[in-house]
Amino acid sequence: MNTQVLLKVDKLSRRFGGLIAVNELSFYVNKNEILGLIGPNGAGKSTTFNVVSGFFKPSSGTLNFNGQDITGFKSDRVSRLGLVRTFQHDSMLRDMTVYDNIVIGTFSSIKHKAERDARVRETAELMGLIEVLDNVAGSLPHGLQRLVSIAIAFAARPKLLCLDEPLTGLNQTEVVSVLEIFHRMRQEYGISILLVEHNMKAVMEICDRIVVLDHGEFLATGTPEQVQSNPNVISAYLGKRHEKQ
Ligand SMILES: Nc1ncnc2c1ncn2[C@@H]1O[C@H](COP(=O)(O)OP(=O)(O)OP(=O)(O)O)[C@@H](O)[C@H]1O
Repeated sequence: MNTQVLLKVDKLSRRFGGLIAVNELSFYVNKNEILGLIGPNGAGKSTTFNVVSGFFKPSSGTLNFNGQDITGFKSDRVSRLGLVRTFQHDSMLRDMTVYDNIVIGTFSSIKHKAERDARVRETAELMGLIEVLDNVAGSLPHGLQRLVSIAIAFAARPKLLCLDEPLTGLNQTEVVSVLEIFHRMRQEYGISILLVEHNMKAVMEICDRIVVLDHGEFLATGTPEQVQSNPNVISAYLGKRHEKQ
């Protein structure tokens, strides 16, 4: 396999009873790449995320991560290998401090307290959370709460960070600063990002490549420019393709 490929998804399918949520989907994420996974509502993005991160078993198909077959591995095993995800809804513990939330992300990889402390502070520094480390997470404004959820995942220093709609509810200024953080994660820590996001302007701005899903199936892939001008993608988003059927 090409050594530049970090995650390879091959003919992945996931059924729920009679419904095929993801059908024979193949795509890859390169090392140090930011890949967007987009598609209209119900296209199968979250299901793909859940299967890739080990929360759902695939019905068929294979997953290879960093040269290892991880098909059917559970989420804790997948995350220990360096594939860590966030959730659409904030996944932090609201009654605990920001510090105590971020340190959770270090448990699987760091044993010593001093090293954990250094990791939490470095993570908070990058994410602009250093001033609020002692605050109760649930008391923070929405934008900072989103950052805490991402910080927990990033504190594990994953090889691949899978972000499920991280920009939901953020204002334009917050979006700009979060995108800057994603850039720094990639540049300074060499991590790859798999991004599911409905904010198309942000996706087009930050992604190197994009994979488009529609009705559980692969529709298109390419650079943001290629995808934006692809007639099939335009039709899927505008619904024209389905009106004709
Ligand atoms: N646990 C489940 N049980 C049954 N059907 C499900 C389940 N999860 C998802 N589905 C169905 O699978 C299809 C794909 O859903 P999915 O949530 O993956 O799409 P999505 O692209 O993430 O949508 P959205 O952008 O609205 O979050 C939908 O028809 C959905 O109803």
